[in-house]
Amino acid sequence: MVIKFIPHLRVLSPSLPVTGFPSMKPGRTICFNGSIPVLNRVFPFKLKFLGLSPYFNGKLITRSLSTRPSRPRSRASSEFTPKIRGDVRVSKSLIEDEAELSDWVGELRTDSFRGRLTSEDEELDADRQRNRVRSSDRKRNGVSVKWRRESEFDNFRESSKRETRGNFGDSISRKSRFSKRFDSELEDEDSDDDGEEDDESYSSRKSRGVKREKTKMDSRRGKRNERGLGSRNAGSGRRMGLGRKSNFHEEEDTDASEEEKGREMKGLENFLSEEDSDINAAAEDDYIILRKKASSALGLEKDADQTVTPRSSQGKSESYLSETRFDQISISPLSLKGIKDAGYEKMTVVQEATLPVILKGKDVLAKAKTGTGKTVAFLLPSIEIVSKLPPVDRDVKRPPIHVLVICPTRELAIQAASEAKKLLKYHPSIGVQVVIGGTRLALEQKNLQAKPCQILVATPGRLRDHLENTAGFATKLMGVKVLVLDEADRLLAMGFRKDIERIIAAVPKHRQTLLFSATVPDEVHQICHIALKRDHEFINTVQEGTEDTHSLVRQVHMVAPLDKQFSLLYVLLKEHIADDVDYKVLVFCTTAMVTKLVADVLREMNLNVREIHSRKSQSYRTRVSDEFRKSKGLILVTSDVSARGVDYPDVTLVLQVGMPSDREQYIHRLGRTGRKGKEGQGILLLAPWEENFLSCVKDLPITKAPLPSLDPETKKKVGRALSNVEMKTKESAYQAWLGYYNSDKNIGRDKYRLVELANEFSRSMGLDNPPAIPKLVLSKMGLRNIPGLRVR
Ligand SMILES: Nc1ncnc2c1ncn2[C@@H]1O[C@H](COP(=O)(O)OP(=O)(O)OP(=O)(O)O)[C@@H](O)[C@H]1O
Repeated sequence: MVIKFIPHLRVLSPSLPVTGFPSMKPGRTICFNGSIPVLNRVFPFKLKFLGLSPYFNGKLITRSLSTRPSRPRSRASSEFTPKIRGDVRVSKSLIEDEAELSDWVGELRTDSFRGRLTSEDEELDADRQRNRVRSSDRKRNGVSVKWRRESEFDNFRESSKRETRGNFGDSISRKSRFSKRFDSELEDEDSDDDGEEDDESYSSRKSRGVKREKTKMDSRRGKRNERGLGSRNAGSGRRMGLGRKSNFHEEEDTDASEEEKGREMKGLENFLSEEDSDINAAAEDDYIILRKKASSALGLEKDADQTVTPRSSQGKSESYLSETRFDQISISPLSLKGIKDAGYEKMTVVQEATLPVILKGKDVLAKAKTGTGKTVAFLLPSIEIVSKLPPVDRDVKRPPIHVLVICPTRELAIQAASEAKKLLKYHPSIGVQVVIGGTRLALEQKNLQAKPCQILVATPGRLRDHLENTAGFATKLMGVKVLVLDEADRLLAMGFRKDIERIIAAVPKHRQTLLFSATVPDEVHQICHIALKRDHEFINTVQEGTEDTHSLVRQVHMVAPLDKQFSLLYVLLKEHIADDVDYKVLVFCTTAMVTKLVADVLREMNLNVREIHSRKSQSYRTRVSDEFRKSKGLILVTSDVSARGVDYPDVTLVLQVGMPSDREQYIHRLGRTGRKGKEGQGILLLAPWEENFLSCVKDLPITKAPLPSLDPETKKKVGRALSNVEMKTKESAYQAWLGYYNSDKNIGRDKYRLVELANEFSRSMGLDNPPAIPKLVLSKMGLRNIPGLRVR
């Protein structure tokens, strides 16, 4: 039996008294539209968005982009190839585009080391320490939740009020006192709790944990089973992301074409060596309630007998905003100005919950629904921490990087750096830079050398590349005080694990680590010790008993054979477009090459389509991503490079074609709509043999929708479009499709059946004979000599 050491866990109180500021509820307009048959059948309640703040000016962007042919990724272009520098391995056109990107990235920095004003957080911190009431105040409710009545947050805000009245000058000595205490607090932490810890020390720690926690865990397990949580997860281990040794998708953005190529080849081997993870269910029950105000902020209300009822279930929407304004808390005036300029007034629930804990120096694992402001939640305190560090001497040859943010995709890294830039507007001495794959390493090296970079946002592969190839980079990383893993569950999954372990080994042991995601499967609790200290806090803002998805996002699934799916996709899109003139749709496909195929087909059918996936150059991806962000009336066909974190405002529909790789990916893809408390729609289109996937998401409110009828004209139109798509695209899509489903535990198990299904897919593309596949590829996939395959 594997017994996991239990960290401090926290959950926002669903039932403590609601006091304080009047809630700021967004205005809400409900608009029924009965004119469109299919979508209204699918989404009978056509709620329009809650109006919070307009994101864009409503202009229909008609600029067409040049879609350059996708660049084949060669071994030589791999960013994992340490000896070959980026400037050698990119094409001329790409270099030009990269210069554009580099200009943009260059704009992210600030230019001088001047000016430094801080708040007096060290006193505030001491106040919080003194006032903190610990386990004496805890009690349990009916679902095994430990309560902390004394609100840490109340103290924090009380102190903040004093702070904001205080004098922000004379801060240098306070700053250094703060940093000293900050450092020593970190030193006090259990020293073996870091990424360099080996298995042996982890085992011994686990056994210590057993002694301390065993009795509790046994009783928790009982309670957990009683309330139906014993199943651990709605889906099998296969579906839980972390259980997979590797995902066999081209588009998982590891910043390494080498690795991508490897995954294309290795689906089967990886599947065979998949870990069978044993999940310790007990940990989840060790909740500690953080503070009272969250109950209000989370949209919770108490009835007379103290039972908590979510407002959403009372017919109202849940709010992602808390009751607390940024100007009520202790952050530096410079950050406050940046926040104001960014248009943020109230903190979101996750920001309110995590900020005081992070500023106290604790490691944090935070879970909050998609689109609820997690980026600011980790950036703002990180900036505060940097702003309080003593200024670095201009003569220092390799100025330290203080905050390192890791994101799983390039788009997400660019977005996080852009958010940081907004918050840093009035911090002229703090620079942020981004290092991501697909751009010139040499250019990044030059920027790192020449411009301030206290905050670095990176994708894992490129960061490793810098560690191996950029002179002095390792020294700069030794200055890291805060390490952030955004989309932590993804980064800790097998596809990224080696890179992350290498990165953790390269930053100081005595640092603060922040893990954020909208999904925290049980396996993350099991393995987060590689990054987090043992006494880290788990802050969960998803209230007990509610789904990980937003209640205002209507979710349906449809089941249709492959030969109907192109037509169905077209009809569903047409219906949506007719229904909503401001449509903005994301169509998720299983692999990069299938994404290209679907985009080509829809384009041939005169829909306004863009595509984004790992086979496109980074400059193209950045351009398309920016265009989609600003546009209405556009469909973005995408692989999973857009699944996580990307903040496209006002997406009206997320359509997933084919089953996602796991439950988490479904939630993150769906989370591109319904952001910031708005309404959205999600359709999952499955083939009959993919229906098993639904068992992984059975706790989510996904209803089955009837299929819209397909007229012969549509079928003809689709047939014509398919015949216009290049043969090469179909061949690549077929091979990628085969690889994707081969890596699926259920479908890939029966190779004969797999090939039959692949050939059904081939026929759905209008091909009489399946495309031939190179022998080597087939043998890597474990598919040699399977009848129905054509070899070349
Ligand atoms: N306090 C705030 N008030 C209003 N808007 C905010 C606030 N904080 C962040 N936002 C905005 O909310 C949107 C969503 O934020 P963000 O992308 O950080 O969400 P997220 O929780 O990280 O989502 P995901 O799980 O998809 O990564 C962004 O447009 C961001 O600018």
